[in-house]
Amino acid sequence: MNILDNITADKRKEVNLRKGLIPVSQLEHSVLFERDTISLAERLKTSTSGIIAEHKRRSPSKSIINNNLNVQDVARGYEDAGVCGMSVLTDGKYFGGSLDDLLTARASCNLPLLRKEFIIDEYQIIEAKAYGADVILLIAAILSKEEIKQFSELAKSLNLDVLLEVHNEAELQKSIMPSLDMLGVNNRNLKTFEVSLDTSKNLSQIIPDDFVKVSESGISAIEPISVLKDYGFRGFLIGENFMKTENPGASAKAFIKALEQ
Ligand SMILES: O=P(O)(O)OC[C@@H](O)[C@@H](O)c1c[nH]c2ccccc12
Repeated sequence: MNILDNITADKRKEVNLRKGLIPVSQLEHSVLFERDTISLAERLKTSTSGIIAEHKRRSPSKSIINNNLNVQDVARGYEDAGVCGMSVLTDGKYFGGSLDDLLTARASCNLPLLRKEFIIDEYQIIEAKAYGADVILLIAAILSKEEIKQFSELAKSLNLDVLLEVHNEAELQKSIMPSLDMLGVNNRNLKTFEVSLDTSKNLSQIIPDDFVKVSESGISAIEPISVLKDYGFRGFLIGENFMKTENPGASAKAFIKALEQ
């Protein structure tokens, strides 16, 4: 078993528990409001920086990144920095996040919010909507082609955008379908935690141009971003590089300023 198998096994148990506590019918009632803002994909297309900034307390590869921050300050800081969107980890066991974090982020800023989660069940997509997300992540490494289709179509019917994450060519080939909005290449192998920006460069050539391309993980400097832009990437998902500092918003602001110079 690799870590991804452990995470998805835990996730199935967790989702079944939560389904018992809050039935879908009740979740659907708690959908707060329909938001009428520019989508993350649209923002990435017109932005010069293309930064999606993440709230991440810890990770299986790095253990604790930052435990001393509150989500409200981070969300406000990211918004003030001029990021295109915010990603909020909602997994508790491996990343120290929660659905409450998503709700707090929703109440604190107007940015498009990505629910960063290991989605293996439709229930989690309805939850994402109920807790204020605008975008869901689907990870090709843990889903079949049929699940990707079913989950992305459900998301679209709920007015949620879909970021589909791949790490290799086989995952990409099985995933290409019209119900996706953005294609993310994870530079980190979720099974070994190895990071290489070459993953983005190599896969970019075979991602059809009609998808907004996002490069995810391991980005900590501005130079690689200009290279990745030449490969067609419009979005850059950054977590640790901001979260490891005392003030992630200020770090994101300085980073974006440097990028735009
Ligand atoms: O902290 P980094 O290296 O900047 O990475 C952010 C983000 O890409 C990473 O957290 C991530 C990408 N895909 C995921 C899937 C699940 C959990 C986490 C992730």
